[in-house]
Amino acid sequence: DLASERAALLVLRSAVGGRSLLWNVSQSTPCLWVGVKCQQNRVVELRLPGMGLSGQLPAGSIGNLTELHTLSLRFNALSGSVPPDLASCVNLRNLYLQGNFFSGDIPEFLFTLSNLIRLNLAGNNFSGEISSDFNKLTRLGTLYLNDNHLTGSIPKLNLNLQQFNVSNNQLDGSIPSKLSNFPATAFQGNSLCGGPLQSCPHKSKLSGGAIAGIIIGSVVAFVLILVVLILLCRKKSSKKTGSTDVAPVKHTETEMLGEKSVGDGDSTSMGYPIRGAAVLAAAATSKGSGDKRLVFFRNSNRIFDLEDLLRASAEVLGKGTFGTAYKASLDMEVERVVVAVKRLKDVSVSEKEFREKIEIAGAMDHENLVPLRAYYYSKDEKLIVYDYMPMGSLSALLHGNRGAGRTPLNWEARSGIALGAARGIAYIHSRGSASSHGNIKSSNILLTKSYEARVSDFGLAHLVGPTATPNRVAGYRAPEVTDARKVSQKADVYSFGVLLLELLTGKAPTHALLNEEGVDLPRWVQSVVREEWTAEVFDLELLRYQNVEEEMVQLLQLALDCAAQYPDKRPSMLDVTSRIEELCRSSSQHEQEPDHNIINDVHSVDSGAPVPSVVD
Ligand SMILES: Nc1ncnc2c1ncn2[C@@H]1O[C@H](COP(=O)(O)OP(=O)(O)OP(=O)(O)O)[C@@H](O)[C@H]1O
Repeated sequence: DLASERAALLVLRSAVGGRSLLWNVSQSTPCLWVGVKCQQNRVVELRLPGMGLSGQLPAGSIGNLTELHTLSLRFNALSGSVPPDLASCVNLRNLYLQGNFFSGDIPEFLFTLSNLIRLNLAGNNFSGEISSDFNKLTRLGTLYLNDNHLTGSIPKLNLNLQQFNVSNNQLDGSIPSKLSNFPATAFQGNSLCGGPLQSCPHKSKLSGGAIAGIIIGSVVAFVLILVVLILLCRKKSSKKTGSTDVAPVKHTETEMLGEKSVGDGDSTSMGYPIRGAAVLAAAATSKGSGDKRLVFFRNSNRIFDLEDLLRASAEVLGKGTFGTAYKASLDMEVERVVVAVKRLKDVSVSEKEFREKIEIAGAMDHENLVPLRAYYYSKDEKLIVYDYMPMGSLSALLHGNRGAGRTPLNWEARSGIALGAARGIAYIHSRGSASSHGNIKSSNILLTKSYEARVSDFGLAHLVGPTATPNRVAGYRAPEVTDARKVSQKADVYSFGVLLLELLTGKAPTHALLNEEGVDLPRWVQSVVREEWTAEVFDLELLRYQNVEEEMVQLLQLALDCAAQYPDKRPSMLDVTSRIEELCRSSSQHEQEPDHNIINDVHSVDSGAPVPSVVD
């Protein structure tokens, strides 16, 4: 009953929180104490994050709170082992113990808590192996074991995990296939292989005879394939005159775009296949198009031309939905010019339509858009030249280098990026009711040296065929969009809402959360907010900023409004921009005091009132 639960809480307080838990013990009910939540006169939640609790959890305290469904003791200085009488809390659904000094094996009794949905043991001193008994927790969706001293291999887990992280332990062996959809960051800092990391070395158990058989078989097959290829090539070259076909671009780290190879797709230079040169050389010699020069937009000066691009050294930046992007460095007479060149694939519109549409995109001019400089069109090649953005994309900033050495992205930077991106998209929408971006996502929000956001890739969705829609845009795509070309302003608003959620939670919508049941970021946030205190969804880096809690919740609300299922329910980008402007104004009025001692800060966010209204 409540009286014995009150007594149990007092045992806890005197053991680990004598000075920091300022509970009014003259009150007969514990339900009014900070961090304690009751339902039907029983304690169901105990949340004491960052309360400066230290020492060992005593037996006979939390174990007596048998109706408990959420226990959060994160970011304290608790040590020793987790007391086994916690096994009595059979209703426990959420257990957050991260950021303490708990040690020993991962406690066995945890595997009897069959209602657990979220378990976070990260940032402790747990050692020993990860037990396959985790499979007994059939409801588990979140499992964080990162930043401990765990050893051995990762067992096969047949769970429907939406969040998983074991980075920075001492694990080895291969990543089980069921977990291989999680990003590399979930595993780094171990000696693991397979899945998103480099593949594991093969161990051969074949006999010498079998190996010899395989080698002979392979050689015969290789010779046969070679003969067929030679025959095919002969046939093809006899049909073609002045071929303009281009070999697909391979991801060499550095490629020469040009030099002596113009018009010679097969030559090599510096030991690399000159694939960039092949691309552009083919472009330069191809028939069927009028102008063979780069077409520059508006007031962009013609400071370089196609030949200069051919000569430039180039680096592959990445492969996207619409093609491959390169960084090209051109040594011009006056200065060194660095540009990003996108080689488009799957262009589905006619030359006339392409030129019309790219001119519309090129005419857009706003401080929050990546300037489009020039384009090149031929039958076989379509290139677009942008300003190169040295700080890379928001996606890389948020999800790259999550380990040591990472610069945390504070609230000021995140809200500023949100505002810049919103302004850029609002500008695109202001160009007419049919004007939309069509591919809003964090890798298309690029950053200047001062972390100002610039939207990239606008207008490209209208040029390509429906095939150019890999799954990775799915996390951002509005539910009503079935054909990637039929984009709309309201669909952009949805994608922008997902982008805001990504900024606030630090989670990539395209990876960990998407499981077979299609749990996407908006739905995940809604479910957490509905059940939990809102603070649980925010990126830990943001929780350092206690004095902007109000604004963070407002931005979360706005993000969920944007990601509404029905387009009519979503605000316009103009509304979105003014709401972000408003909350940036109010947060800049608070003095930003990023206290690097998380322990002192987190609790004031987490111990605020629950905010279920966020999803209403
Ligand atoms: N102008 C640029 N300056 C610097 N980096 C860029 C520039 N344009 C693109 N990139 C980076 O190059 C990589 C590939 O970009 P690309 O736009 O081709 O693909 P994507 O953004 O991953 O997907 P999508 O094609 O759907 O937009 C991304 O990491 C992107 O951030």
